[in-house]
Amino acid sequence: MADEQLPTGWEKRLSRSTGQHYYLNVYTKESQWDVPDKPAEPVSSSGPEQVQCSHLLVKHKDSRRPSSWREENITRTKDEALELVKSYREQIVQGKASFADLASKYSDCSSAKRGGDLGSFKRGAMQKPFEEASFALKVGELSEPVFTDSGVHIILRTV
Ligand SMILES: O=C(O)CN(Cc1ccccc1)C(=O)c1nc(-c2ccccc2)[nH]c1C(=O)O
Repeated sequence: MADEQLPTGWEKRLSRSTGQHYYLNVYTKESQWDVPDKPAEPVSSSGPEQVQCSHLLVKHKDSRRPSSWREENITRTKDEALELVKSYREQIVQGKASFADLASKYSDCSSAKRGGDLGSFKRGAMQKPFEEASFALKVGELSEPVFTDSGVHIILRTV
């Protein structure tokens, strides 16, 4: 297919490593070898490449490191940690407290000092349950409780 006939949103590129032509989606920067036969999708079908999230972590006695800036020796049970996380989530959902306020007071993660903000991260950076929950969230959405080796979390996707 001659260049001028490419569907909207595609560019023909030459692979330096193979000498073959490939096709670049100018919106998502995703590429493919096959000649495109329809306009490029403006959003990636595989979800965002990175997300920015805040979290509130409540550790328990079986956490991988049952210690934090809040409490040197954490003895609560996993069930007690879950009840706490659910109560914080309820306060946030009911608008009785902000995520950042509760995270800064009650999160057992060092990110508490930043209102729970973890910054942006790509897949592969976090423990798998945390990653899967984070990348499943829409911007502004608050997760249900998430369990990792670190403890019990609620996650807010911010970007
Ligand atoms: O799991 C461990 O062996 C120790 N960790 C890991 C860790 C320790 C310090 C800073 C960041 C991560 C934690 O327990 C931990 N995990 C997190 C965490 C987990 C998931 C997403 C983001 C942070 N924060 C902490 C923390 O103390 O501050």
